[in-house]
Amino acid sequence: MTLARLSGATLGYGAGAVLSDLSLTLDPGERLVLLGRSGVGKTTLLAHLHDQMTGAGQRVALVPQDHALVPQLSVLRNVLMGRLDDHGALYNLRSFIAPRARQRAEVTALLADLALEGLADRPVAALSGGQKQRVALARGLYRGGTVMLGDEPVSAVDETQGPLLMDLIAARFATAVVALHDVGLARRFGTRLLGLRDGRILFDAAPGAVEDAQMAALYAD
Ligand SMILES: Nc1ncnc2c1ncn2[C@@H]1O[C@H](COP(=O)(O)OP(=O)(O)OP(=O)(O)O)[C@@H](O)[C@H]1O
Repeated sequence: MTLARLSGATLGYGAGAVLSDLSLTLDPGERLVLLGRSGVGKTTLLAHLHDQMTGAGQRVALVPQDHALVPQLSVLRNVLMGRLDDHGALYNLRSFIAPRARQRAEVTALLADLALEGLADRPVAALSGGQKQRVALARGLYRGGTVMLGDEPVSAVDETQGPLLMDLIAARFATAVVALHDVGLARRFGTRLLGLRDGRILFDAAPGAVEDAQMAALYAD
């Protein structure tokens, strides 16, 4: 069963096209990495895939580029937001006032996986950039689902942590679509690399089939 399909699609804002004549499918088990220069349309494509899959009833875990965290609230409460839409307003209100022991235990285990142990009760505003990014990732992992959509989900962490976090995503989600700027990480994580340039697909192939020259052409001036 195909999870998402675009067939000659044009994506953009208002009258302006960002990506044109876009055709691709996403199948279960694929780890698709979106590559291309800043502003080429990676976020635009992720947003479209998100709308298409959630519209079809798929459960999608989204890790947006700007993290979309609530700075005044604790790490624990931000992570719990990953499952807000699983419950009614009263349940959520109670969780926010006094998180349940089971919720705290689940989130504490997740935070340990992300090297965030001991930070559950700290306001997000008092975290470093890399810590905030890992909280956004924790919220996505806590949500779970058929597919993870990540917009530069490890851009603010160091180069040792980045691959470990991508391994965690691969272990928890059968399918993922992730925008990355680190080509080495993309080759390591992806089962398929989608290179976007000048509003179109430059390549869409397994990492082993994408030559260094093609990769260089993706970013060349
Ligand atoms: N809400 C919006 N309204 C109008 N134009 C937008 C909007 N969001 C993005 N754009 C434009 O669409 C183009 C693609 O943006 P997008 O964020 O998808 O690129 P990106 O590849 O994700 O970039 P980056 O790597 O810098 O995150 C850019 O020219 C951007 O200015």
